[in-house]
Amino acid sequence: MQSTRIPATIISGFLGAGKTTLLRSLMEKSTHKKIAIIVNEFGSLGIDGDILKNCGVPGCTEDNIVELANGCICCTVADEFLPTMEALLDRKDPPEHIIIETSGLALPKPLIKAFNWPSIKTRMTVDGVVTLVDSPAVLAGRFADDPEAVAQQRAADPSLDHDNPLHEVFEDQLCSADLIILNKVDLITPEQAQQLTQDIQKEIPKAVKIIQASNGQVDPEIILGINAGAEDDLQSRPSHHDGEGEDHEHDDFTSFVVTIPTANDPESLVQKLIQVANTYDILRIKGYVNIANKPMRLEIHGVGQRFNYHFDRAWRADESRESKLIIIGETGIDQEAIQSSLQ
Ligand SMILES: Nc1nc2c(ncn2[C@@H]2O[C@H](COP(=O)(O)OP(=O)(O)OP(=O)(O)O)[C@@H](O)[C@H]2O)c(=O)[nH]1
Repeated sequence: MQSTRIPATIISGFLGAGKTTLLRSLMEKSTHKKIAIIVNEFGSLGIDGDILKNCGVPGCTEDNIVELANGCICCTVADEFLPTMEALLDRKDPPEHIIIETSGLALPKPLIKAFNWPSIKTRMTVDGVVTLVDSPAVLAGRFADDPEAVAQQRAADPSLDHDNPLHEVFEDQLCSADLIILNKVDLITPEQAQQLTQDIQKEIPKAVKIIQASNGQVDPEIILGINAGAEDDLQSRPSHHDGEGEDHEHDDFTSFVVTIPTANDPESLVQKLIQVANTYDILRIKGYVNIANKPMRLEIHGVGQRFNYHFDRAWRADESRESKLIIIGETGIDQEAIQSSLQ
């Protein structure tokens, strides 16, 4: 019998891998489907939802985009995720497809498991988990497990916890995938892309298609309609966090918001941000900034030390032109020093 369950696609990938960019491009290209989007972000500013709502694509309306901002989706399943899904399903005119953009730190497996909850199991299915890879960041060794460093730490203090949280999140996201997209291939060579494909194939337990993309430009037909039924296939998706129960914490990572003064120009601000990101090993910076004498607000993205920016829209008369950046890093990052060096 043909399944009448509504398919849901989970978009996973580390901080800044290009999930929102992919989603926007998908929405631009797949006008024929009634798609609802769930956006979950690590941090309290809700920038991804804002970007999508302002992107001008016909399907990206306030109605179709639901933001889940209170913590990582994989930890708030019962309180937030399930009620949101039920509300979508109960709409008079329910969506034909749901796309969930998880936070860059989310582990996909607890979310896939949530689709087995009785309240939605008969009504929805996970069509596919699509994991984006920040190709240049991986090649730069951002997620590498450094066996030498671990051995040295062990020798110095065997009682310490030697996990590499970046590596674990990265591997969990790869191992949950039904499709892997090597994104940002515009920033690497074809040989590097080929090498990366081979390296990733070795890292994952099953054969998964790995494709390449720049700026999330992928045909929606490849991403939507995978028909994986991932919630019935959990055993093939091993996780570093198997056996921890539903309630693991993201205490390896932290986020905070910094309000900075109006900047004179984008270039000098970005130079300063690069320097701060470098000094304090910041994983992700994003936000909106007021530039002196400009009617438009500046949207800024930093992933590691790579920054992009553009003026996204005019400041509205009813909003204060505050410059706010969300900063995400590993726990222990020096918040005070970052705050003061950005003033
Ligand atoms: N050069 C290049 N930049 C890209 C590509 N895809 C995304 N970016 C840029 O990378 C930055 C992060 O992209 P996002 O789409 O916001 O990434 P994300 O995964 O949604 O980020 P988080 O939600 O913070 O985890 C932005 O400045 C994008 O313009 C790509 O293929 N090539």
